[in-house]
Amino acid sequence: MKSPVRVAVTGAAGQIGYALLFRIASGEMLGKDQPVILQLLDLPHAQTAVKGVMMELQDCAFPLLAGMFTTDNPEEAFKDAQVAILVGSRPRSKGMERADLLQANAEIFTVQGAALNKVADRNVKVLVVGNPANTNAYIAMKSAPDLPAKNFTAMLRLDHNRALSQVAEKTGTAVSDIEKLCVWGNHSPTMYADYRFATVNGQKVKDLINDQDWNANVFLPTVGKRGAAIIEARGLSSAASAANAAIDHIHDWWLGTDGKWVTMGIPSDGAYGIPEETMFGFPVTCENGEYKLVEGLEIDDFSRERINITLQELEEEKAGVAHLL
Ligand SMILES: NC(=O)c1ccc[n+]([C@@H]2O[C@H](COP(=O)([O-])OP(=O)(O)OC[C@H]3O[C@@H](n4cnc5c(N)ncnc54)[C@H](O)[C@@H]3O)[C@@H](O)[C@H]2O)c1
Ligand SMILES: O=C(O)C[C@H](O)C(=O)O
Repeated sequence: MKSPVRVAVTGAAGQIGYALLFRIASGEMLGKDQPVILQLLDLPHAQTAVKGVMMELQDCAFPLLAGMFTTDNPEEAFKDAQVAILVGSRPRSKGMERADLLQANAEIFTVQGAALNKVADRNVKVLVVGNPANTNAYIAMKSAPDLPAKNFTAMLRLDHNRALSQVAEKTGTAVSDIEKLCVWGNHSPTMYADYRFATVNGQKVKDLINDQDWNANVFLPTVGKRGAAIIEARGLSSAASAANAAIDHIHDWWLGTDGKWVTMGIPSDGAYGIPEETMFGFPVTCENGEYKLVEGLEIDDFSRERINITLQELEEEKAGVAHLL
């Protein structure tokens, strides 16, 4: 039996938390032979609700759930954590712009970054889900100077999965057969979902679609505005699909992708003209618990324009929180 992995999850009483915790405990994230200890964080007023979720987790009798606790203290929640999924923050509500969220949530991530810096396992894999996810991940990374910057990532996987499904529908193919798709930039409507390199059963997706008008005017807006469409329809932001993307992100980082491309928000090393440390969605592959940037892709004029738009938005978000760092 492997020794348990400590997984910290913040915002445990929230709707993503509810869709996430049971799947972590059942082994879908780190493998069906990997016990886990859940270290849950939420605000003081949410502790009773988290205890209710823990009662349900207990009632599932998951063989891999080796322990769990809840706390409102980040330094307790992140103690020795090997995986930290930072979900807890204020979600966007109907009519609210993401920029409005920036200030409200930025302070949370300075505190949590500092706590991770102090108490987490030195190899902790951090995934920021709470919006604005890229900038929150950047803030957490900058607030944790003693941890390697590469340990901090932002969730672009939901965008990646949304793009996969749209391409599969358009081409009449199975999502599982599509390879080499990626999403560049910010987890926001400015993201650039890119199928120029994608293949399906060896055929080029670009040739199968062969419709730049669909790309620019249907595909990109559909993927980019999907979060808002879900809020409009549900009255609440996406939760099950977001939890699923978080599972996918950590699963692949932990267990590898067998050479397949996935999208992760990672601190830039300067590649593709993205300034160093910018938390940016890039195509990566994962192996031996590390992600690796897919390098050397050609960036055409249309792509450069789209990448510049999403980069500019990230630079503005970064400038908006500079006084906190
Ligand atoms: N990156 C993505 O793809 C993606 C997708 C969907 C949602 N989101 C974001 O995820 C976040 C959570 O969404 P949700 O629907 O679960 O929201 P929710 O309101 O249902 O739950 C949020 C939880 O976080 C808790 N919380 C707030 N501040 C906290 C803090 N400082 N420490 C610990 N916990 C805290 C709240 O008490 C609540 O229980 C939102 O910011 C949302 O916009 C991101
Ligand atoms: O768009 C939002 O505010 C929610 C989330 O980030 C999403 O993409 O569904």
